Amino acid sequence: MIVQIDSLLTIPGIVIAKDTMQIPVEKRFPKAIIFDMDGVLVDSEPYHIEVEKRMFQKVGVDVSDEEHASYMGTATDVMWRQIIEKRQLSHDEEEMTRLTNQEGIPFFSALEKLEPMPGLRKLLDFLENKKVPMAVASSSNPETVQIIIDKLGLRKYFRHTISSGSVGKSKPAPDVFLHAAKLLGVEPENCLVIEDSKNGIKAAKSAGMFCVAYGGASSESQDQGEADIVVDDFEKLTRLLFAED
Ligand SMILES: O=P(O)(O)OC[C@H]1O[C@@H](O)[C@H](O)[C@@H](O)[C@@H]1O
Repeated sequence: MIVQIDSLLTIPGIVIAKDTMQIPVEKRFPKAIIFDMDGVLVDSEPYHIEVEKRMFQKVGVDVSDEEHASYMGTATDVMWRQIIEKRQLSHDEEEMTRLTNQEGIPFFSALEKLEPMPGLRKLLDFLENKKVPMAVASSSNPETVQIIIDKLGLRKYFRHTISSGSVGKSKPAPDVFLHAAKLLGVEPENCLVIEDSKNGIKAAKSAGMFCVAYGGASSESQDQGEADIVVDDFEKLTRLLFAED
């Protein structure tokens, strides 16, 4: 089911229709919220794309933007497995993953500071005040997750910051979300996930969780149709999550 929030159908200068949908009452006031990292906490997908493009160039594989976008939200080893299989290359998946991390980790470490997505800190403060337990569940490797969370200055909000690399299969498999729910001590059906990628949304839905798709900065290439609701503004999401009516 997909619900567009406050979508304005317009012809230049004239609003034709305004469609404001709500989060179903039973899904408001969630018992726990699990955040995806890249593309939700921070607009970092362009950095991953840059690092991966450098790698494609180094090893001489031609990956179209469309194919590249299909790997968004999944772990680096899963991306390489698919690239290698598709082209029947002799490259070693583990070695390619190691080299990509070797390129990526110093790249992320060298970034001066990262800015959280607009309105995110307000949402996190609000959730913290309401004592809603929060975790991060990412397909990025464990070291990159820690680097990014620290550079964002958001560590204090999250009880757990989890990389799928340390818990089982990567998104689109549900493992990382189920693991996060377990750590938070909340049943999957009572967890709400905020995701941006098609692979991440699939993972959240396979975990049996309510999924909010964040239509933020770098999500244009992603089909978010499997999400329960699409929101492009965290302030709006705060209002919708805690609406009393
Ligand atoms: O699950 P997250 O936080 O969106 O992480 C996604 C990213 O994880 C990385 O490891 C991939 O190489 C990226 O291409 C991918 O988009």
